[in-house]
Amino acid sequence: MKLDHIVSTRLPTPFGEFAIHGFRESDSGQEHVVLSMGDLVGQPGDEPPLVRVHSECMTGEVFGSLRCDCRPQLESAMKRIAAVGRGAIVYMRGHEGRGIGLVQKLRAYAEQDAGADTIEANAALGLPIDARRYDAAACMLRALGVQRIRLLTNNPLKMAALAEFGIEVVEREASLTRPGPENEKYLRTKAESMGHHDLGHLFE
Ligand SMILES: Nc1nc2c(ncn2[C@@H]2O[C@H](COP(=O)(O)OP(=O)(O)OP(=O)(O)O)[C@@H](O)[C@H]2O)c(=O)[nH]1
Ligand SMILES: [Zn+2]
Repeated sequence: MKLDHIVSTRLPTPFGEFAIHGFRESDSGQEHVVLSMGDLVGQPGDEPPLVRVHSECMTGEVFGSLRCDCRPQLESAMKRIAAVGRGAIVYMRGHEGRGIGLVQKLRAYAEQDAGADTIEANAALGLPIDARRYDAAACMLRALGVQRIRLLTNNPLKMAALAEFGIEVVEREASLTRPGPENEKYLRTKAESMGHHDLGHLFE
């Protein structure tokens, strides 16, 4: 995987001022961004930075869809990083719909409205349950001088994938949001069929 770091500039947000770093994959031309706050490299003895590797979700993040919890997860990660003054959001474009793409995700939503759960919907369309790759995420972190992280996630596959590409996840911190009537089945499927950590507690 070859990926170029094209630019870094300021990104003021309601949660504080981040730096935003623009990257482009050489082969595919796929672009990604990393938001960072504080000194990611740190001093010897500093604890590793808090990192969220976040998959793009237009419906949730742009339009506020209640079918998932991507926007609250993203905002919560930005707030947590701002609160400690140090960390990064690695924002993965091309991960939309767990890698099947935006319009295929909308087709999966239509299947879900006909009764399927998240997994069954993809299967009914002949699509993979999760096609995301994390090599670009690992490359971007390394380009910013980050080798060891505390990862904000409930997804065990994401931790393993980053480790496989050379990023040491020294600790996992849960990324939990309050379930609502529209995303309860989606969160339950992650807890019960996809092995995501901690989500089960939301339904106790
Ligand atoms: N195929 C499909 N993708 C979905 C659906 N709902 C949300 N997504 C996508 O799922 C991605 C978010 O991934 P999740 O599996 O929810 O969470 P995760 O990133 O694996 O795990 P966490 O780090 O714990 O949040 C986004 O790209 C969404 O577009 C759905 O019903 N079907
Ligand atoms: Zn979403």
